[in-house]
Amino acid sequence: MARKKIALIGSGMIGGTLAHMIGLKELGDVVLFDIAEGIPQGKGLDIAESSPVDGFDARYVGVNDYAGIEGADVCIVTAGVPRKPGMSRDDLLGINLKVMEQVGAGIAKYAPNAFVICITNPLDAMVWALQKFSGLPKSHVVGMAGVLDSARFRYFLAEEFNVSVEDVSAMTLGGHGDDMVPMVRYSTVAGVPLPDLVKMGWTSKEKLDAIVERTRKGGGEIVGLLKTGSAYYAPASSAIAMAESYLKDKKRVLPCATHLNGQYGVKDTYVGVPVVIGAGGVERIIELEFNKEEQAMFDKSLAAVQGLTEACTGIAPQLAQK
Ligand SMILES: NC(=O)c1ccc[n+]([C@@H]2O[C@H](COP(=O)([O-])OP(=O)(O)OC[C@H]3O[C@@H](n4cnc5c(N)ncnc54)[C@H](O)[C@@H]3O)[C@@H](O)[C@H]2O)c1
Ligand SMILES: O=C(O)C[C@H](O)C(=O)O
Repeated sequence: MARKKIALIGSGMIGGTLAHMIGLKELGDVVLFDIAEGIPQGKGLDIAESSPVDGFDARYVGVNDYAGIEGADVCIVTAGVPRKPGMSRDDLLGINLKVMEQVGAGIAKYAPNAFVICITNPLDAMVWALQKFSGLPKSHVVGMAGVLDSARFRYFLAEEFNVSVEDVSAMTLGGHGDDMVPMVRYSTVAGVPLPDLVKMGWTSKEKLDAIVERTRKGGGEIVGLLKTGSAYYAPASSAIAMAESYLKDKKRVLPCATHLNGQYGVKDTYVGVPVVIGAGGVERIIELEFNKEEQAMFDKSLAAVQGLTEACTGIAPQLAQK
């Protein structure tokens, strides 16, 4: 069977990490694309030169022309700019929206059958715009955020309980902003929900609230430490989990920014909910029943996302027609 072709649109910190992980996991051949000349070529060659040491077979090509992504099976989009300390993700909207227009046109022309994973921030608005600019089916354009936010939640919980991260399952829904919705009721250690663990004395309500807050601000915590940009190892791992589920038809259930049109009572908006990802792209959207408090948090997060998509339409009025 021929290897799959994976195009990385943006070859910065996340793009380079993705390229390395794809080789190590032998998921396919890699095309690195960027507007910066030499970066995708240099990163591609550097990683290819590591392949004899690590023992993986994958072809690496670096390009500055969208023609290079022709026929890609998967496109992972990180093109644009990250935030720096003092900025919110929303401050990136104007600049990254223009980038999404170019990326959407490039994917539409050269990789219209691809499964597209957008990572660029502000995530929910950017994936919404990218789907419209590209015209690709909504089942084949998703945003990565929930897997990352849930991974942070899982990591903090595993630390608190002093148990393996593997036995902690957690879910974070809504938009990828500080109003995201970590779902305490649906998060468990070996199947035991967090509220039960509080009753069992494993932790206190106050400590759990602090973990939820830390999860919500997890991106900003890393930005504050790095100072030059934002997280890239965990974001790359998270996008790889989504790409792998598509490429191997694993049908994993993952929280992803997905196009909702009726589900959760939401119209034409991308926001994080649990979905099944398989060979058909987003194959099923899981509609959870929220309690009153969860519904209020989801509505708040949704309103923030919809404010951003409205801002996109203000900048690019053609988005309203698509
Ligand atoms: N969704 C998430 O959970 C999540 C997590 C981390 C980062 N992010 C976002 O991902 C994006 C990338 O982060 P990064 O750390 O890799 O940034 P980076 O600056 O290291 O890389 C971005 C790359 O995009 C390239 N680029 C800029 N404009 C372009 C264009 N018009 N066409 C093609 N390439 C272009 C740049 O040359 C650069 O190499 C940022 O917007 C960041 O906020 C999102
Ligand atoms: O916080 C950021 O700006 C990057 C990303 O969205 C993250 O959550 O790490």
